[in-house]
Amino acid sequence: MAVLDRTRPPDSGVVVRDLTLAYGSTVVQHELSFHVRPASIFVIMGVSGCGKSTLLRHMIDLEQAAQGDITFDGQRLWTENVAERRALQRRIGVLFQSTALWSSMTVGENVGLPLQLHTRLSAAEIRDQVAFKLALVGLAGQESRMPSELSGGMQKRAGLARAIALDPDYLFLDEPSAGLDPITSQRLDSLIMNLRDALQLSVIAVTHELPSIFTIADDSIYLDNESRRAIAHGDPRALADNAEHARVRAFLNRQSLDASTRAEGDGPEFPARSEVL
Ligand SMILES: Nc1ncnc2c1ncn2[C@@H]1O[C@H](COP(=O)(O)OP(=O)(O)OP(=O)(O)O)[C@@H](O)[C@H]1O
Repeated sequence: MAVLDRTRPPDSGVVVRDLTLAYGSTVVQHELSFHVRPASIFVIMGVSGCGKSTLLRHMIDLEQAAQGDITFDGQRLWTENVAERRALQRRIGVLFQSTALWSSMTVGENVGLPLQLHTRLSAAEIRDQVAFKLALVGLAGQESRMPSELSGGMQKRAGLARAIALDPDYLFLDEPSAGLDPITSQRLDSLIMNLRDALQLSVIAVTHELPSIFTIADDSIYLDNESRRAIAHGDPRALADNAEHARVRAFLNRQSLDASTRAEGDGPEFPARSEVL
């Protein structure tokens, strides 16, 4: 269960506490509290517009909330100590939905860029690191190719290699399987789980792709679009059957709420032919 234990604050992993997300006076989500365990995959799910990307943007420090707090292994993200904040940002890797690879740079240059910008490694050391990270994501020897020469799945892998270039402890994924066919998406899911295990990464993924959710999630939170609150936490496989809220069960069983509450054996509600003509 991911619900925050307020009596014994966990000192490891990512802790989100009473976080309210808003644009101006419009609240997107109220008082979110949850715990991402170290070396686990935590999925943020919910229907379009519920605030998944907004939450992710706050967790990677692109935005700061007026209310609430986020800590990584006990360290506050929104500290006023700039050096501490930068150091923490460096421990966070991000794969954006678009992959955000630079189209004018080779794959190797893309993966090496964070190392060039944020470390004092020599050119040879950077080359070694790039080769190692590309091998980890199944792209060994692809350094000199341009992003446009890669398939969608390979671009995601290259984006992942860049996201882990600085050996982060926390990896954020924004809709990782968006735009991929089911087989490529499945392979990406396996890679994400392998990276969690091999690098002991805490992975936080935003997605509404059910096959991915059921495959990769160790734990999850469901952001509700109507109440603007998190209305379910836990293993999505269990939530699909046992979630208290019908909207969560409907989402995880890919049903419309009407259909999920209709009696078993009822047919779908198509309008009568005469109503359509
Ligand atoms: N920069 C912004 N300014 C004002 N409102 C915004 C801004 N970005 C998002 N919103 C609004 O905040 C709400 C949540 O948006 P968000 O993109 O976080 O949802 P989401 O769950 O990620 O959706 P999707 O799955 O479609 O990407 C939406 O109502 C959206 O219109």
